[in-house]
Amino acid sequence: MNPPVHAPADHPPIAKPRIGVLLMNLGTPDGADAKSVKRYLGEFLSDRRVVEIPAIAWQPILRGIILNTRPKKSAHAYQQVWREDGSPLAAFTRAQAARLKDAFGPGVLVDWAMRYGNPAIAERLQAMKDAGCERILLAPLYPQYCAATTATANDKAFAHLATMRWQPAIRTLPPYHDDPLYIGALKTSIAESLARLDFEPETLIASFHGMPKRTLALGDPYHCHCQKTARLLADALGRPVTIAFQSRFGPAKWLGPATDETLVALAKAGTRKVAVVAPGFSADCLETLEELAIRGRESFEEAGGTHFAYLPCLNDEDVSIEMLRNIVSRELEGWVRLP
Ligand SMILES: C=CC1=C(C)c2cc3[nH]c(cc4nc(cc5[nH]c(cc1n2)c(C)c5CCC(=O)O)C(CCC(=O)O)=C4C)c(C)c3C=C
Ligand SMILES: [Fe+2]
Ligand SMILES: [Fe+2]
Repeated sequence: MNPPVHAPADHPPIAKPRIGVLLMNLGTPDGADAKSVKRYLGEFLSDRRVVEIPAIAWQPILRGIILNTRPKKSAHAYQQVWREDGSPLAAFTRAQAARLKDAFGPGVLVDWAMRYGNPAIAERLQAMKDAGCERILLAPLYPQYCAATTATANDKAFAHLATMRWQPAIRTLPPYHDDPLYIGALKTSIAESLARLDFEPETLIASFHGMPKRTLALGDPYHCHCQKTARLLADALGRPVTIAFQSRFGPAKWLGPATDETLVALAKAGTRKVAVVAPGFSADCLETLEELAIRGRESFEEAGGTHFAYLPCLNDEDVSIEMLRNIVSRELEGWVRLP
């Protein structure tokens, strides 16, 4: 970091110009204890993009009821999937950034951040700017656009940019729900996972995170993006894919059919062998490893199913890193001559 030539003595130091790529995911608690989960849920569920109820009505319910009951239950769930290196979602996102570190040449910094919790978007964005990044690609790692995920991650970054005197130029990664690179990566990953099973599933379920149903009528394209991903995936795999939506939250009507109800209905109707994949999650997390792989299996087997397989997300597998490298490279076009 040097002051420019011919600069006055009090000229602030200027870093060598660079480009930044900030991978952003949802966020996760710092620990699997009720206190950490409470802090995380307090931030997450106070986001007006996530719970679209006026704060005056919602905050008393959140602070008075939900944050006094849910953290203990959720902490128990987190403890089932917690790893030595922490939360699975953070571990996989960190690994994705580490594996992409040298993918775009020496002038491009790759980092990661979380919308809720740590590492915070503002902190990592500031670190990128301090390191000289004058152009930054914000990359929310959600294949399907949703206001509650994609938009709020970008909002958080823009809120920090609003505090900067010298703002970097910004691009945002568009949703990639129908990108042949994404569908191809899913196809390869799922085909490999299926080939490793010792049974042939009668049904393959693609389980996406749910959303309140009213968001569809309000113009959120999330539902359509999920439907298109499932259709393209079925075409690519050459087999039917049953779509379902998981992780219902609160009393409102959510997008359906619900994954848990679908598993039970299938078993009751005579299906014995299923595989479940979660294409909307770019990394395994609580919602896949606990809700699908543990509780989903229990529901299916209790209802009479005999064989259940949860197929992992793309995570930091080679096929995933190659997909991310290609998708990000395309967005960096004109900013960088790629190696
Ligand atoms: C992949 C897309 C996601 C959408 C869309 C989404 C919407 C959404 N989620 C909640 C409430 C909760 N989600 C929770 C966990 C969670 N959600 C996603 C992703 C999406 N959420 C991920 C990746 C995770 C896992 C985080 C982790 O640490 O592993 C939770 C917390 C866990 C719990 O207590 O059950 C809640 C709560 C709402 C209300 C919503 C849309 C309106
Ligand atoms: Fe969620
Ligand atoms: Fe739709």
